[in-house]
Amino acid sequence: MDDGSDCLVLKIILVGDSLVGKTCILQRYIDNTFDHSYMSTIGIDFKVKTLHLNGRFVKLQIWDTAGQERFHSISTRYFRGAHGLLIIYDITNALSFDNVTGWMKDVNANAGENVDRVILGNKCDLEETRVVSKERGEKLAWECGVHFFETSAKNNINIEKAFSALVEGIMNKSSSYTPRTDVVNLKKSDRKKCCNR
Ligand SMILES: Nc1nc2c(ncn2[C@@H]2O[C@H](COP(=O)(O)OP(=O)(O)OP(=O)(O)O)[C@@H](O)[C@H]2O)c(=O)[nH]1
Repeated sequence: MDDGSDCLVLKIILVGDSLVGKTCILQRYIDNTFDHSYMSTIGIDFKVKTLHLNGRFVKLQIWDTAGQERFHSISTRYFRGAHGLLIIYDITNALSFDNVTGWMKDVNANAGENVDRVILGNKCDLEETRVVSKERGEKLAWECGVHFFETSAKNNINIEKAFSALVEGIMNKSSSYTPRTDVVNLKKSDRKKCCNR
């Protein structure tokens, strides 16, 4: 086991509108750094992080997609084969929150309805300019049947927790890990139709 031969690879994808903080969240998680300057992601990028969980190595291949509309078809193409997605909005940008539903639909269409996902309301350090309440985020996540965290890549709030919740959700579906098609359905009875979960 310790020689890495039993290493599991999980494909994780960060999605959401442009400027919500996807690259910064990834940078915080991987390098524990934060950069104030903005450089738009062109197409797609990925980083790798290896965890040791319950006696086995888990390699996270984390894809940072471009939020700009012109890269939309490139980004969604990478959803295929994903084990989990972080769907991110910015608490100071109402449109980025409204667009979470659209991202959910894209995930359903390209990665499947049973793929694990967590919703993140990023930039929670910017309380003075908040326009999306925490309750709205929690309600949407509840309706979609997914975990929810408010995060700050800047102040390192809930970043580690968010990734842990996603990975645990994926791993808990089967102790030995099964392909996506074998993963059990979540209860969907009272979930909103748009989320299809
Ligand atoms: N205050 C604050 N600013 C943040 C936070 N996360 C990101 N930012 C800032 O928001 C801007 C956009 O961040 P990015 O991580 O590049 O956004 P993105 O979602 O990857 O953008 P695209 O590449 O266009 O899809 C940058 O100026 C960051 O410094 C945060 O938690 N708090």
